Amino acid sequence: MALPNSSVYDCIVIGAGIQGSFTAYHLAKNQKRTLLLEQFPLPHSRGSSHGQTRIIRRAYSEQFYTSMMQECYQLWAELERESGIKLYRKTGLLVIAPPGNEEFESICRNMEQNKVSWERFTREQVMAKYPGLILNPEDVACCDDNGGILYADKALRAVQEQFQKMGGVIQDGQKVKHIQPGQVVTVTTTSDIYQAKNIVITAGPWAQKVLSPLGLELPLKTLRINVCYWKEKIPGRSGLLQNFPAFLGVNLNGEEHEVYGLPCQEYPGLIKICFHGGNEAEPEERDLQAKPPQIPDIQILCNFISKYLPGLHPKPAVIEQCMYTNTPDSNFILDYHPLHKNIVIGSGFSGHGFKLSPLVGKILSELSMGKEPSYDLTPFSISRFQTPQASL
Ligand SMILES: Cc1cc2nc3c(=O)[nH]c(=O)nc-3n(C[C@H](O)[C@H](O)[C@H](O)COP(=O)(O)OP(=O)(O)OC[C@H]3O[C@@H](n4cnc5c(N)ncnc54)[C@H](O)[C@@H]3O)c2cc1C
Ligand SMILES: O=C(O)[C@@H]1CCCC=N1
Repeated sequence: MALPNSSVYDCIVIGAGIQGSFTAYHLAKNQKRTLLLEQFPLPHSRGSSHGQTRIIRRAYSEQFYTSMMQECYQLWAELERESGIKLYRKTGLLVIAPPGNEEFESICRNMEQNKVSWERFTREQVMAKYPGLILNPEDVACCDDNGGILYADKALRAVQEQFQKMGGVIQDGQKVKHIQPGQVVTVTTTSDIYQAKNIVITAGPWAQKVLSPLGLELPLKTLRINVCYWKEKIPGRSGLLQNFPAFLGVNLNGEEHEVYGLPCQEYPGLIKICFHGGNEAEPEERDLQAKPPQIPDIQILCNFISKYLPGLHPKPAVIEQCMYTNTPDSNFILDYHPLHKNIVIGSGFSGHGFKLSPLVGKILSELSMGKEPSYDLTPFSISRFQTPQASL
């Protein structure tokens, strides 16, 4: 084991998923000497940020996300300019729901109040615009015109490269084993010891494992997500591959959960359609499927496909795995450690944090630099939970 590095970093960020990588990027933009630590050799597919695509949208039922997404679009465009890489494709984001659905109505209200470019569609308009998509006669729909997809793997690589270009240091293949809080925080990994004035913990599904020894228990649940890709019954026939939007189905088919889909991208000829949820699993045991699933996510998807997208085979052609880290209210955690002001936590992204990551990174960097955060962080505070806190 090496001796502690004599130079003390301004900040060490633990976890090089999309949230930690954007945090490190904003710190480096602010001339902070920053180290980004990652347990796996990069790139990897063990956490929450891998894969080729994610949905971007302002269509949210919570006004704070709709409002924050305005700046996110600007920050994504800034990263595109800096890296010279296209990261966003506008496809429109279609929201479909049963009539009288409260979440749907809040989404429409929010888009209107926040001056988002959007429109309501009749069932006939949806089916004419997107051949192959069959709505129930009473379903309602609207479109967030600038919704679309983000190229996730490319975005992660781009933000890490820009961070390094600004002088930031990445050490991958080093798992953080111990954090010693103090005015200067000492971080011990599997192969080295580092020191910093501040640390930010963005450990995704491993967050609780990193936080427990620091006396903090958060109500986080880690879920295994089945990422499903679907094939046309007759290649080229369904009409779905030509002009398919990103979509969000809210409480369709009498289900309490959401389903969402993205146009064909990662596998030619296959469309990605997923269940927004999953079964609890330890991140280390993600691929073992030890217990029978409590939520029949794939069956729910098969039922949805049969009804709404009958041109697709109602059995997935490919299933891959990813992880969510959920809070009870599905809102993020962006806050200081209650006992240590120089330890900042970004966690609980609850399966919808990718699109917001440029701003999450900016906010976490502001907290770490002791600046006033640019947004009201009340919805993201640790104090909203009844959290038992050990005093260490
Ligand atoms: C299938 C799926 C679909 C999604 N769809 C969307 C979408 O359409 N739109 C959207 O906006 N969001 C979406 N999300 C959510 C989004 O991808 C996540 O919110 C986001 O990737 C979370 O990033 P993270 O950095 O918090 O976590 P992660 O990517 O998991 O990063 C955490 C990192 O910390 C590292 N780490 C952990 N412990 C240690 C340690 N002790 N030492 C060193 N390193 C450590 C891990 O190895 C990991 O690399 C989706 C997520 C999934 C899984
Ligand atoms: O965050 C998103 O937009 C997607 C779609 C809805 C469910 C989760 N992720």
